[in-house]
Amino acid sequence: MPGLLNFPPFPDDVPTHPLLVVDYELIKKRDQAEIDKLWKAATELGFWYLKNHGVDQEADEMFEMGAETMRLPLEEKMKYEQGDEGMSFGYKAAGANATDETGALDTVEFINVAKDDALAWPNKVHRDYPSTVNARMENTIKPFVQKSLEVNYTLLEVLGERLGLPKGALEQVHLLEEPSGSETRVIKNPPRPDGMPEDKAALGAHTDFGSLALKSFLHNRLGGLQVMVPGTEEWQYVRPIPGHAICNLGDAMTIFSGGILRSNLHRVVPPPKEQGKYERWSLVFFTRPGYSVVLRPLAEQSPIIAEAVAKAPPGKYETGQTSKDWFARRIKYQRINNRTGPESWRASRGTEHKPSAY
Ligand SMILES: O=C(O)CCC(=O)C(=O)O
Ligand SMILES: [Fe+2]
Repeated sequence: MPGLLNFPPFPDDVPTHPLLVVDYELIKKRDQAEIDKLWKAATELGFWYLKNHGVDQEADEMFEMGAETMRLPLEEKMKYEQGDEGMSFGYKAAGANATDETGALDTVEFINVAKDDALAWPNKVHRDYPSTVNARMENTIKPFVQKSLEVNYTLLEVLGERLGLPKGALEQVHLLEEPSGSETRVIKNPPRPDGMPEDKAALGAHTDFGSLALKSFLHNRLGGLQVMVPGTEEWQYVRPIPGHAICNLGDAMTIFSGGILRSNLHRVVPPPKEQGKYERWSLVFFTRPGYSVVLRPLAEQSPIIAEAVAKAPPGKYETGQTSKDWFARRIKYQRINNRTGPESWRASRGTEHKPSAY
């Protein structure tokens, strides 16, 4: 059960990349220096810590929901599996996804709950969920989703302004009422078995599909998230810091901004050193664009984005896909059941530019 264990500290002798710390309270007050810091983080690495976000209580309850769900018999969980057609909502068993083009299997299991199902509860928008999810939909999941959305929309508004977009432009492509791939996820990774390499991918290298993800780790004690810093070839851990969520931008924001904002490659490995003996739990809220939104730069609405697009190779950020199709494609082709060869992995890729990813 998460929370009851006294974990060993995150080790000091593993490669670790410091992230900028953004204070959400200051962002809400539109503090200029804090916005400058957010902008630097969003354009250079696309990852930052967020403190004073105010979702700790809701996050703890979400971890309880996740633990209750993972304790269900596998057979019961499998009734709510994502399926092979590119739907993300529902349960994903360990080993259902590839982690690279050789078809190595992932070790994480997770439960994804659509923001639309949580907000519409007890009505259904996308699908049914296990009893443990239903039981907490009203009092745990909905409040967590609402608070996460508030934080994410605030960050989007601030980034939109800096991108030179008219007020509400980013909100328009993330309309609360429009069905979307926005979802919350609780992830469990088992302790690292003896003999498993420390760098075995539990969740393969990827860029996030949507716009913004708010990550939060159990008690912020166990590491395992790694980033590939631009210009380097080595994976580096992101150190968990108590009370600090980790935010990162997804592909949609890179595309909307004509490449100004960064969606960085990351992955999950077992927690390092002694921490590897423990289960790792993580919690994410993903904000994604409305299903009907075509993923392309918002250049007509911002001279800053128009200038970035003019400097990029022609058509680079014209995906020709709606957010719904982009998202379904990426989910579908990482499923091991859909794998025909390395081309399947490549078909699941996004804006990442690692040569090995293509
Ligand atoms: O568990 C984590 O730290 C990150 C998970 C992640 O990157 C994802 O689910 O997209
Ligand atoms: Fe991710």
